[in-house]
Amino acid sequence: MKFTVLYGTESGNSELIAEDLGAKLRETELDVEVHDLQDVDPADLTPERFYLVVCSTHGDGDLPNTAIPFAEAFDAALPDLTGLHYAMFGLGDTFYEATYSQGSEHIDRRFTAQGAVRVGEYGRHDASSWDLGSDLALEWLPGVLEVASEPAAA
Ligand SMILES: Cc1cc2nc3c(=O)[nH]c(=O)nc-3n(C[C@H](O)[C@H](O)[C@H](O)COP(=O)(O)O)c2cc1C
Repeated sequence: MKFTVLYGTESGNSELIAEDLGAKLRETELDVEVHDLQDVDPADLTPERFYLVVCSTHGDGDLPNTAIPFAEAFDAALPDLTGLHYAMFGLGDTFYEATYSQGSEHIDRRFTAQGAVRVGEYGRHDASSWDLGSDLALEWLPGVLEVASEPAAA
């Protein structure tokens, strides 16, 4: 399987987590890419790859800076994502009670609306917790890989 880890960030936490996920995947997988969402053309998304999306929340439940150009390009292109499978890991802070971790959900809604299928648990990291984001993401990864390798998601 080919993997792409995508991240949307404002202060770098999602990037660190994405790089750690990429490094873990490279221990067993040959084709692993890690990209900032701002460098990704939505038209290039392909069902041939499995995507892991790591995205934080900023403003008032909004997308972080680097995910905004991607979302705008996505809305303009509305790519057909039929057959594409992905997993989602959202970052937020329960201090922002009403908008907790909603940034990633803006990407999630767009992917599912275009026919992509999310697999595995929806991962989340709360900046108000004592947990390290990468620890949680690396605990979350095996469950995702298990579902991703099932024939329906392959
Ligand atoms: C100005 C600001 C606004 C934020 N707004 C929200 C929010 O509305 N909801 C939320 O769950 N987290 C919010 N957060 C928390 C971030 O999502 C959290 O700190 C995350 O780890 C940042 O990840 P990043 O470095 O990848 O951007 C906000 C953080 C900042 C600094």
